[in-house]
Amino acid sequence: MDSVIEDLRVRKILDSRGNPTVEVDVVTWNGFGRAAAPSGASTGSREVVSFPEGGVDKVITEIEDLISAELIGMDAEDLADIDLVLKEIDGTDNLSAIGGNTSVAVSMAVAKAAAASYNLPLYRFLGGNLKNEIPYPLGNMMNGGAHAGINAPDIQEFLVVPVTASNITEAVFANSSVHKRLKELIQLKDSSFTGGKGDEGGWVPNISNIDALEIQAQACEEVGDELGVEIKPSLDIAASEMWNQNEQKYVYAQDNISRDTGDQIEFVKEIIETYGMFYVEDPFDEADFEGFAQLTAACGNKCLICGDDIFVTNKEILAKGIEKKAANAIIIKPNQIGSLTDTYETVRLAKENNVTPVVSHRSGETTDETIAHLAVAFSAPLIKTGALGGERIAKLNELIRIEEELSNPQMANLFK
Ligand SMILES: C=C(OP(=O)(O)O)C(=O)O
Ligand SMILES: [Mg+2]
Repeated sequence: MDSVIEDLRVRKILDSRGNPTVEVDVVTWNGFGRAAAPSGASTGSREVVSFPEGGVDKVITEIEDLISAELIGMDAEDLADIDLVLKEIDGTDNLSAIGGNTSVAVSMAVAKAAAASYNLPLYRFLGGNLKNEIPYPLGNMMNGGAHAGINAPDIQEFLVVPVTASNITEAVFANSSVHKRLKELIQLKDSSFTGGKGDEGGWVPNISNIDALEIQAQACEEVGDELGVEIKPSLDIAASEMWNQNEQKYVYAQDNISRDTGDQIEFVKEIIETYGMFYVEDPFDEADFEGFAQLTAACGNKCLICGDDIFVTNKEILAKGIEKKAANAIIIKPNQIGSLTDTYETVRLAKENNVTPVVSHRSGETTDETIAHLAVAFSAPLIKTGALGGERIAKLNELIRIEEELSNPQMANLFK
């Protein structure tokens, strides 16, 4: 009774790139939940479709009524049933009729309303009372590729993880210190640097990929020594964005270099070794399971090789990746798959197979903080949320609040 859905509203709001997205309110007899969907720029081709033809306006004018007609009267606690009803309303296999973003925002708002109906925070409603692990933040320091303008490095994300931080506050402030130090280091390399930032709040320098890797490592070391925390460099190469299908090469435009798959394997291996990379995401094109598998075989014992565009949070595609030993980590983005139930299924499969789940924001975000709760509920050891910017700190600051609420909080075990 407490969690029976009484009302559901969808509205058009701004995302961090100034594009429209959906925010959903769900009212139950004794609770309220609100959630908004993010959007990607370097999307995987097998993600569900974000919005139907007609975009957010069609969702507001037509689809909202279809969804509320079905969901009002259902119990928000029955998340799996509700996610199934959303799929039935849609009727396609890629959520293109109602939009994966519509579906995921409804799914998350329903979960939040169910949690609120019992006066529980979302992480506890989904994960249970004994959850006490806080994920480490993978903080975005410099942006390139599809998240930046011209002349930026081709590697999309230069990230850091404070792997020995003893709590989330220490961790997020370590990341922000590296971010500040990098601004100084970029200025030394590029006197024309104006302090411009990319979509995820990282700096956008006009320097080569190697120079960016060098100063990333330098900033980690200097700030780590000052703070007494080991800070490790990490990357999202987002290689699908660089892959030229005709030439069968990865094009590094900033460096004027093209690499075939063999060169790319050697290049990434060398980067992992030279800089002690903790984590490398999407080192190959989304179709190249073999390249992924070769790199994981060579470096998976010392580095997380993570699949984003290749797996798109999809359980079936992850199963193929597991069979081929393509990666030892997976990015978890709920809007790639369109519902919390499907997101959870993918996380479960990953964990059963020792593939580390990394809960992640998108490059186009809102101040919605849901993924902070999901990372705790799913016991994901890492969360990729950016380091700065209102829509990024919404998640980080929520983790600080969650840690404060837990009776025996611990940072996740990164080295399981
Ligand atoms: C966050 C990412 O970018 P986008 O949201 O543009 O896919 C990513 O590639 O990991
Ligand atoms: Mg990625």
